[in-house]
Amino acid sequence: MPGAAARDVLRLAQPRPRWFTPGLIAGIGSAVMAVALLACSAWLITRAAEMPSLAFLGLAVVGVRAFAIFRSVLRYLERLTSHDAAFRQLAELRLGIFRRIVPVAPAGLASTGRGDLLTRLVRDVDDLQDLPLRVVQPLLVAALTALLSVIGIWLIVPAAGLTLLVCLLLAAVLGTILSGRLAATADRELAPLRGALADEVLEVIENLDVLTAFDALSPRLAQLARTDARLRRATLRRSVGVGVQSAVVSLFAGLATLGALYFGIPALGTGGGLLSPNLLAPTLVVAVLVPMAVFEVFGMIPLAASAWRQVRVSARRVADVVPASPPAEIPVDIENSLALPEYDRDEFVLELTDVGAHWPGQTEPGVAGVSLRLAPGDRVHLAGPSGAGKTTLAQALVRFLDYTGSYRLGGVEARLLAQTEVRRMVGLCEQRPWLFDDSIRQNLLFARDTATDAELLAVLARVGLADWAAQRGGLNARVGERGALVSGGQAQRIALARALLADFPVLIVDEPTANVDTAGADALVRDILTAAADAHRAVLLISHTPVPDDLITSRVTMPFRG
Ligand SMILES: Nc1ncnc2c1ncn2[C@@H]1O[C@H](COP(=O)(O)OP(=O)(O)OP(=O)(O)O)[C@@H](O)[C@H]1O
Repeated sequence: MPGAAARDVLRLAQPRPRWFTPGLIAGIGSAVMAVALLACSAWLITRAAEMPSLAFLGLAVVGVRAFAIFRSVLRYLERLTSHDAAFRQLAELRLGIFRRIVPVAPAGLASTGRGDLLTRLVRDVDDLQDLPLRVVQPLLVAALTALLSVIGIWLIVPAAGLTLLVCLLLAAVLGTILSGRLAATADRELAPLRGALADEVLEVIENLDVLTAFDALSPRLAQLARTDARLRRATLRRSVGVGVQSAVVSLFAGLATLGALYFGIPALGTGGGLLSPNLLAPTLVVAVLVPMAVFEVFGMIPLAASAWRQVRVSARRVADVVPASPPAEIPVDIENSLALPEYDRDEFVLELTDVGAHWPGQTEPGVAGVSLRLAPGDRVHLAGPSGAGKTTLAQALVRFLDYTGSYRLGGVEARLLAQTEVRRMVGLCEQRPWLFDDSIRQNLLFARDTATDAELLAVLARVGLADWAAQRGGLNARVGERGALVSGGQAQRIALARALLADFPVLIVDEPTANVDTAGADALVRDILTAAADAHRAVLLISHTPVPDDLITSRVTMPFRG
């Protein structure tokens, strides 16, 4: 059985009864019409062969037409309404999942590969729509149609009805067991293999330069080919399972037909069931042929078992990345979280006392025992050896990670404030700033969408990008995927420009010189501190690069943590 979190995802995937029931009713109606059409046609053809007066056949002729028309109309309605319900639910499911992801991201998602994460959120979530379409609805339609047909045949030739029942049960049980034996592992492997393949493809593409430089591309491509081959084999095994299921269903359809002949022929002219005490040839033909139509509908049951296995794995994979409640290390807004009371920007102070933070799943804290104070106009250089916890501290200050100790903003404890409120006050320029594959304009505008072009150009000039932007053709120049068309230093300057546009009272700049050479690093640090310096803003610069005294107001050095 799936765990509680996966069950929760499955509940989210099943459309509410109001949306689901019309499709179910139309599906049952369409399947019953298909069986009735075959029964009526069989009776009509056999009876017509006896050449009775046309008056005897009129009702059956009308019946054949009516059943054929209703079958098609109901089938159309079934498709329309059941898919509509599944798609509506899918939209809700995606929204529900994104709502759950938001509090966990970014720190809580760091341990899942990006390709796999994408596959889970796109492909696995898509697969969840199979729950109503390929599991719940087919099971209900097939079970009900089979039951009605068994009763119908039992009323014509009781022994044939019982044979049909036994054949249906055996087909369901054996088909499911056999396909389980052949394809259960493949059904369960498919989704994780798709995720692994996406992860590997993404990794090879993103790291092509490194892999080529170290002549390590061939082993990676070979690994990729192996994963691809495993995925192909799993898909093939699944198809074999489906094929065997169909064979089992066809076999029992034949046996049910033979059973109807075996029990029906001796009963001809004498003892039929309640419906036909005097069993005639046309009625017997109905009992003989109806199983064919029933098995066509019933063939969905073993397929539903296979779909269920896949849906279950997908639900588990989605649940793994979107826990119903985030891990303890990820902050959650408290009930009735506060908005910051009116504050005077000239007196807005950030104060840390003995602050620590953990990454999800880690027993040792990523940072511990930090105390510092940032007031407007302060420019503090935070230094410390690699691994001391500087980035971890920055993540805690913007509330991507929860903290221990005391972290006060404008005199209010940060955990009492809504996270959005904290992020309105404290901005972060990350070590690897995220640039969208769009124009410079769009990369700036999302920090303040009311900014005019003149304001955007002014802020670019402030961060030292005026000439570069002009050379590139102005604000419409593109920056490439994740900033592929700009240098590390330029990416940092664009990130700073948008932070300046957002005008945070407290700005944290994390290792801006990580991807810049020494000469460029000095200039970048100087430009950043000069551009960000403002009597109304506090700046915390995290940097390995030495910073001249005239650019900062104080220094904090974090100790080495072994
Ligand atoms: N996403 C993460 N998940 C788990 N642990 C992490 C994660 N990021 C950092 N850590 C751990 O937290 C500790 C502090 O790392 P952090 O990156 O904050 O150090 P840092 O001082 O910023 O180092 P550097 O100067 O090299 O950037 C390290 O032990 C690191 O392994």
